Amino acid sequence: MKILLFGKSGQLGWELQRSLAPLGELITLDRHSQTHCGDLTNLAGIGKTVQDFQPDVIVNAAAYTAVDKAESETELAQLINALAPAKLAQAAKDCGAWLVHYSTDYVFDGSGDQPWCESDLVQPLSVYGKTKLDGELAIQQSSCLHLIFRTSWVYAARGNNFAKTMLRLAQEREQLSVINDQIGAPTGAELLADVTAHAIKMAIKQPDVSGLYHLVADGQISWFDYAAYVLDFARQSGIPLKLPENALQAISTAQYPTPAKRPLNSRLNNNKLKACFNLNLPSWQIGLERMLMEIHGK
Ligand SMILES: NC(=O)C1=CN([C@@H]2O[C@H](COP(=O)(O)OP(=O)(O)OC[C@H]3O[C@@H](n4cnc5c(N)ncnc54)[C@H](OP(=O)(O)O)[C@@H]3O)[C@@H](O)[C@H]2O)C=CC1
Ligand SMILES: Cc1cn([C@H]2C[C@H](O)[C@@H](COP(=O)(O)OP(=O)(O)O[C@H]3O[C@@H](C)C(=O)[C@@H](O)[C@H]3O)O2)c(=O)[nH]c1=O
Ligand SMILES: [Mg+2]
Repeated sequence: MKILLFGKSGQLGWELQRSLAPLGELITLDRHSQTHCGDLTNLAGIGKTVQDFQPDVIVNAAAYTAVDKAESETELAQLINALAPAKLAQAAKDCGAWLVHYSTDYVFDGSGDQPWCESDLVQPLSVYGKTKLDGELAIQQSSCLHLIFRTSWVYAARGNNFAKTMLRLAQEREQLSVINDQIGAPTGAELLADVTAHAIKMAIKQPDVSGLYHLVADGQISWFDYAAYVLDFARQSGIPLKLPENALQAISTAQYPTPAKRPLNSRLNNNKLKACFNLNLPSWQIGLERMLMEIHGK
């Protein structure tokens, strides 16, 4: 099997380099790759890359993920998150390849308190969410064989994420306020990459699994409780923090204005994925503790 990975240097791309390697011949690209185009703003270039390699599977881990910045860089976000996946889907269709792609909880409006299912109404609140939804739709409309995994709140030892931001801010500041009314599941890039490898192995033998799946760690938490968990773990690990104990302040979304609006209810229901791929999804604490131990050098 020949696998072509775009976005090899992001949180998820880095873990996919590890998890996809045993499946076959793996070619990995990022936007800086010299020999072949891995820059998603170059639609003709990525089309040619796929044509040249004739892969069995294309995995796209590249995306425009700066949620607030997307509000003012709409065209660039649309190009990377919607037009490029559309191009990859067309190229996949042309060579009979599978396209594996990732999307987000931010396609939902965050109403209610139940975990969202794949069939629920999508209604993004932000430019990022809208461009990611457009990417999903373009892939589905291309009718290429595809796996789209919607996930949430991704973290990894390598790269930037909320957990690492909280650690940094708590080392720099004596005050820190975090939103307590947005609820979701922190999901490790390791888990996403491992599930992706498992799903690809199954999909190539069973094309009827082609479709959209929610894929998050088990459980749910607010950003505030997530931050508290990360900082407690750091204190227990002997990491010196400037932020005094009990100084982390819970605030509401209304008290933390941002350019992009984010969903209050980011819970995703994993049942379809678990049933179709015969998988168990571990709780968010398991992967998070591994990541924290790794970055604290324990
Ligand atoms: N991070 C999160 O919390 C969540 C992510 N997702 C989705 O999961 C997937 C993986 O995200 P994650 O790994 O966390 O994100 P990262 O931001 O860590 O990685 C995205 C990668 O895409 C690259 N990229 C950006 N623009 C281009 C371009 N024009 N051409 C090629 N590569 C480009 C970035 O490169 P560079 O660093 O050079 O800009 C970066 O390496 C994405 O589809 C994302 O939308 C879904 C839910 C939550
Ligand atoms: C830094 C900071 C953030 N927050 C809030 C803002 C926001 O609601 C929440 C998380 O902040 P972030 O900047 O990490 O949020 P954000 O970048 O929007 O995270 C999202 O990224 C994209 C790519 C996704 O697809 C989503 O699943 C989600 O992970 O915490 C605070 O309350 N206090 C703070 O000091
Ligand atoms: Mg962010």
